[in-house]
Amino acid sequence: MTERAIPAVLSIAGSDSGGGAGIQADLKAFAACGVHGMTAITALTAQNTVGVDAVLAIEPEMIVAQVRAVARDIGVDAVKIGMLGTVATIEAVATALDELDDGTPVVLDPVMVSESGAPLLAPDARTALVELLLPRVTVTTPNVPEARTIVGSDDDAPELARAIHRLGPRYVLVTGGHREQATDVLFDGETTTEIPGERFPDGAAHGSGCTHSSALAAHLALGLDPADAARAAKEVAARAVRDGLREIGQGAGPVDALGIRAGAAERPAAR
Ligand SMILES: Nc1ncnc2c1ncn2[C@@H]1O[C@H](COP(=O)(O)OP(=O)(O)OP(=O)(O)O)[C@@H](O)[C@H]1O
Ligand SMILES: Cc1ncc(COP(=O)(O)O)c(N)n1
Repeated sequence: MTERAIPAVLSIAGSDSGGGAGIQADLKAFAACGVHGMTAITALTAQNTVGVDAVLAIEPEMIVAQVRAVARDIGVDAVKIGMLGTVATIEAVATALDELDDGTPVVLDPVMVSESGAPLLAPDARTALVELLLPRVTVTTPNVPEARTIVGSDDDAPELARAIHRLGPRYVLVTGGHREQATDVLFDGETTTEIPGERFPDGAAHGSGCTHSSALAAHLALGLDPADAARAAKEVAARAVRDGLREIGQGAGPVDALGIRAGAAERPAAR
């Protein structure tokens, strides 16, 4: 929570050269939510809407340096964590989190596979993610396949949320993009809350999880409690999927959190 009118929110995540997911989606979501966005890049991906051609992990010291630089000068009102990739990156992020003020809300989106099917977390890094990061985050936002991988079961969202809560995060929010009704499920250790919303089957969903977890971190920084922040994030993500830019690329188009299409329609024709 912050006293300032415009909170500053940090994304620790990978870069998607196609502009659909990762830090590019995070910065758009932060802007859409009215907060200042900052970044600590964990990996560069050479990526488009159909696949990931190459991944370059950023040196652990450089990841910590990015976090220190923004924390020292600007301050961090909330953190969103996305693509991590390797054990060394996870260790660096754990070190960096230790240096932030106690009580800084942290949202962890346990990114494992891209919408186009490319692996974004090494199999041997799953244990590090569970042991080093899950116990220290405010909210984790797995989708159903990610939650099943973490738990090692085929259960549905409510059971998965309860099982992941036992691993240490204060809240678990299983996202519904892969469920029939697109309902998100929040568990706080006692109560399970369903967060329903219209499903948009014809939307474009590349970057939906990144947009959702960033909007959640933004609303925590704005002072909402986790349940209200989860409802606000669901609205931002669902709208971004509904308005998604299906015409961008040959694969799954990027979400549109900023109303780019609506803005383009209002602009006078350039020629
Ligand atoms: N087709 C859809 N219609 C409405 N809401 C959606 C749709 N797809 C995803 N959402 C919403 O977007 C948010 C992100 O959920 P999702 O489960 O897609 O995350 P994800 O699978 O991690 O995303 P990504 O594949 O981009 O990492 C959730 O709030 C979810 O309910
Ligand atoms: C750098 C980066 N971070 C996250 C995702 C996941 O997003 P999606 O599942 O929509 O492809 C991605 N593709 N690339």
